[in-house]
Amino acid sequence: MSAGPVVVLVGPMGVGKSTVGALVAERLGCGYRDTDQDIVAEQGRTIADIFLDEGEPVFRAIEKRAVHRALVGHDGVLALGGGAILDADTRELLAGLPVVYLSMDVEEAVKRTGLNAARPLLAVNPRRQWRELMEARRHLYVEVARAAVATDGHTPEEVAQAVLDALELKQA
Ligand SMILES: Nc1ncnc2c1ncn2[C@@H]1O[C@H](COP(=O)(O)OP(=O)(O)O)[C@@H](O)[C@H]1O
Ligand SMILES: O=C(O)C1=C[C@@H](OP(=O)(O)O)[C@@H](O)[C@H](O)C1
Ligand SMILES: [Mg+2]
Repeated sequence: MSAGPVVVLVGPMGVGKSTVGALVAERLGCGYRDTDQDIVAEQGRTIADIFLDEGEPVFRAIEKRAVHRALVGHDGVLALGGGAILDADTRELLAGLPVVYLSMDVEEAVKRTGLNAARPLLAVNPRRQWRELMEARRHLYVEVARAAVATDGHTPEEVAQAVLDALELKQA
């Protein structure tokens, strides 16, 4: 049991949660954890394989358990998968935590994720898929987050600094 993560990053696929999360942890001198990595380690297969073998609802159930474990057991920086906030219980657990929403526009999203088969939800027509996902999710990211950081045109290092500034955290 811990006091909870010092930073939780949410936002759409490819926005840089995993990249920026590791940088923020380095700057704070604390641990970094990524729920997608926890799932891959626990399941011994890739996220894409879980989607293919068992479908999205099974993935979401596995993800929910992984997120809840990390929220109570990790006190460093935590990056969530882009769809974790779809679950109402998860959103409730995030209330009051230092959650930052990383955002970007659709063109930046396609640049960062375009041809990447590791994200099964964007495998076909990524631009349209991404727009639809954002229509369904944007308000949920805003709802759970204490602050939002736009990442378009910014390096991961700049985004990491903006996350620290948004939460008024000091570099170690
Ligand atoms: N600020 C940024 N500018 C440009 N590319 C970035 C930025 N942040 C991340 N990337 C790149 O975008 C891709 C997705 O990043 P990742 O951290 O895996 O995103 P997420 O965990 O949100 O899906 C990676 O190739 C990463 O190197
Ligand atoms: O947005 C989503 O529904 C997903 C985001 C992915 O994580 P990233 O946001 O780290 O790419 C991964 O959990 C899975 O492919 C589903
Ligand atoms: Mg990630």
